[in-house]
Amino acid sequence: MAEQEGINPWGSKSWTYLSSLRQQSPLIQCITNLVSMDLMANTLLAAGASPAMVHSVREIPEFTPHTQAVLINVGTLTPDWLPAMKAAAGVANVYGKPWVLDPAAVGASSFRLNACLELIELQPTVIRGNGSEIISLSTASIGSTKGADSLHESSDAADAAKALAKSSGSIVAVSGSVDMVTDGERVVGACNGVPMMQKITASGCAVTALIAAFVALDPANAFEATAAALSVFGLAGEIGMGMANGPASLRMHLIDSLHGLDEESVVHGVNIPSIS
Ligand SMILES: Nc1ncnc2c1ncn2[C@@H]1O[C@H](COP(=O)(O)OP(=O)(O)O)[C@@H](O)[C@H]1O
Ligand SMILES: Cc1ncsc1CCOP(=O)(O)O
Ligand SMILES: [Mg+2]
Repeated sequence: MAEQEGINPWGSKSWTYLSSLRQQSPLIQCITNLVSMDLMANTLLAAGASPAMVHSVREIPEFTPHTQAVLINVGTLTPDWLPAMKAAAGVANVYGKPWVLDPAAVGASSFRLNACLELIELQPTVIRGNGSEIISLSTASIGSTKGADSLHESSDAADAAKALAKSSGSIVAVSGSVDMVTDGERVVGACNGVPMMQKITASGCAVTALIAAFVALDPANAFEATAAALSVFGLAGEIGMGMANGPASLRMHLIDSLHGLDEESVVHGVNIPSIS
């Protein structure tokens, strides 16, 4: 990817991902919680991808091979859903497709924690959670919980994220005021977004699906694709916030803004400071 002198390379990189997404429209299989399905599917469509909420274990052997990436989110996990999640991750691995794990509310119970640890054995390409979720996973303990919301800032989870990336081999992303992405060695912080995005339920789930879509385009560079997806989503939130009166209208304007993002806004709006 060409880098112009004086211009933050993340801006043009992010635009390349977004414009490729619009051209290629990858099929993203989402096995996700009942709260997030609508926002997740609309986020993927607005960005240019093609979502499919296909979660029956009976359909996975036929359907998953056609997808370009799989998203697995345990937000409303029950014992009947886990076999489908494991089957989809397994098929993705066999067919060399990336898959992304969202450990939503992993600290809620030992059932959910153990399910996530079993899924991590199946080598997700990326794991994206909030600070509390990444700390729970990294320490394999449930501790105190606020369900799907975070008790921690993303910076509180910096060491946990690095340790989890090293132990799992996955790229780990922690969302918050700064979205942190690490492969265990490299770390970048994506600074786009507005605090009110936390007041839209499933905004975290939606950005994890967008990560799956970006990674589908460039599985060999999942670190870069993850940071770009987080920034692009945050930028859509910033632009949407300019038209919003509260969380409900932000939800609508964020989706509209994601759909309408142009090269100028992305190249100049993506805020991922280079770390020297
Ligand atoms: N304080 C904040 N300032 C700006 N953006 C934020 C802030 N907190 C969360 N976000 C953004 O909101 C989205 C959801 O993140 P988060 O609320 O951490 O996830 P979750 O819903 O899984 O807890 C992400 O795109 C993140 O960057
Ligand atoms: C409220 C809730 N409860 C279980 S899953 C879920 C949605 C959480 O979505 P997010 O973590 O993206 O805010
Ligand atoms: Mg949330």
